[in-house]
Amino acid sequence: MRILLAYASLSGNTREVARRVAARCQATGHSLQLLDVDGDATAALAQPRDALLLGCWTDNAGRTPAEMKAFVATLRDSAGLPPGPGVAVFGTGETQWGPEYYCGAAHRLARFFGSPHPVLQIEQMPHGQADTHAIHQWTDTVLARIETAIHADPARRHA
Ligand SMILES: Cc1cc2nc3c(=O)[nH]c(=O)nc-3n(C[C@H](O)[C@H](O)[C@H](O)COP(=O)(O)O)c2cc1C
Repeated sequence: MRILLAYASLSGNTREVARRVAARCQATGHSLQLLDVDGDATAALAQPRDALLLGCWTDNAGRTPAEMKAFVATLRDSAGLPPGPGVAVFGTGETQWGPEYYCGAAHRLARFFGSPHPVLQIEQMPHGQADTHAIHQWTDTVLARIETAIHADPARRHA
């Protein structure tokens, strides 16, 4: 599949998860474009794609950071919002914010897009075998599910 992975990262945690997800996508034979939403998204959004992966840190009390909101608005105004089955979301956060707000932005984004896929949550910077396993398993799972959705309904391409 042709995948756009767009992420927002203030201090590098989500960037590291994004890089690991990107590496897994490429290792399993997919075409991957990695975009920091703080930059110019024009060229990336002009490319056709089958899947959109979104990675986001969480701002104050479960909020979506401004740079990710701006990217979503640009996406809506350029290509239009993709169908939910073509979108999967991951995030980093801190459990000390409590279960209601932990990785809240990732959950808000998943709800906004109507993504039916599981949300990957990583506590701060990924480390250790457990996080590596979780990242690989999430990536493999959501890509398989998105491919199934595309085959079931080819009109769902261009996430
Ligand atoms: C002002 C501020 C507010 C935060 N609020 C939350 C929050 O509500 N929920 C959460 O899970 N993490 C929260 N965090 C923690 C960050 O989301 C977390 O450290 C994340 O891994 C940062 O990712 P980044 O390094 O990609 O920027 C907050 C961090 C900051 C600086």
